Amino acid sequence: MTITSAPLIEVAGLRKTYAGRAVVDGVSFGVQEGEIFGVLGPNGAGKTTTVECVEGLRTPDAGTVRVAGLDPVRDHEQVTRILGAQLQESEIQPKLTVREALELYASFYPDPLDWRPLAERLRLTDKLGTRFARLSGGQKQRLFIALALVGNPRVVVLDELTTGLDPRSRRDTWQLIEEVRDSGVTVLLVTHFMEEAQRLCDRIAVIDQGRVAALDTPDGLIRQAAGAIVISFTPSAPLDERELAALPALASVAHKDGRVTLTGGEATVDALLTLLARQHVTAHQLRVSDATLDDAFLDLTGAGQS
Ligand SMILES: Nc1ncnc2c1ncn2[C@@H]1O[C@H](COP(=O)(O)OP(=O)(O)OP(=O)(O)O)[C@@H](O)[C@H]1O
Repeated sequence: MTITSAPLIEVAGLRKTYAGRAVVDGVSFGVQEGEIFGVLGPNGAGKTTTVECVEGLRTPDAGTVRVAGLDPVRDHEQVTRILGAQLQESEIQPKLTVREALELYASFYPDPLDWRPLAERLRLTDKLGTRFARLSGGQKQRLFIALALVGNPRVVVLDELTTGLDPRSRRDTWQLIEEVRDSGVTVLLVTHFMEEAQRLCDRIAVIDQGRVAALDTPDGLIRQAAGAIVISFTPSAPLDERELAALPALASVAHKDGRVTLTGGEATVDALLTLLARQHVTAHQLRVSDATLDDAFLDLTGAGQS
């Protein structure tokens, strides 16, 4: 993606402290109009605090946040007109029907979308008369997306959108988010699901302990990680540990149930094959695959080291 215009969301040197502890500590990133930008990180990394500062729900202790040039705290009214936030379950009256909720939230905005086609797109039409409390988890999530979009926002913030959904509903939701992006809405997505981030996001900021550990496209993050290739096999005879450890571009070695798993680069694969041939060892069930975002995440955040 070529970046030419000023970012729609700009976060610079953001800091937020609770009881003297900085939970967000100098976070900076820019979100371009029209992209799905992921904020990915382990539990407690500071993701929600960061996006709540973008939404104007929390006041930063230091740094600046701008949404279309506006300050989300000072210009809160204006920002809520261009930024759609995903509601929490507690914020919706359980007795409201889907139709009532859509009408109510549409009435808050000067230029709302027609909620009927929106409900249709989110497969809520046959649930319009159903009370919120009686919706399934997936239906509630779809309603949350509809309510975040009904104000016709330029940017939508979705936090842990697919947590608690079954795999089918999760995939349906991913497709929806892509449709939302394709309709021109910028998406700021908080997640701790790697597959979700890898599939959906144009770019990702990996947040770890309140800081940006890496910021790149999903493929770029994988390339940045030390072990871009994963090799696993069951050797016909034990291998010399020192020779394994000396393989070029090697990032890690693990042994489990007789299987050896290595991460590294192209040079690791070539040298391993030479080593196996020299030692007359056969590699049973040899699998060589590209690392996933999961592998890169563990490498970038150190979450895999214990
Ligand atoms: N209002 C608050 N008062 C005190 N501490 C808070 C408050 N809100 C968040 N924290 C702490 O700040 C840290 C970051 O929380 P935050 O919710 O931003 O993380 P997160 O990355 O979204 O985590 P998760 O994936 O678990 O939701 C956590 O240690 C949390 O306990």
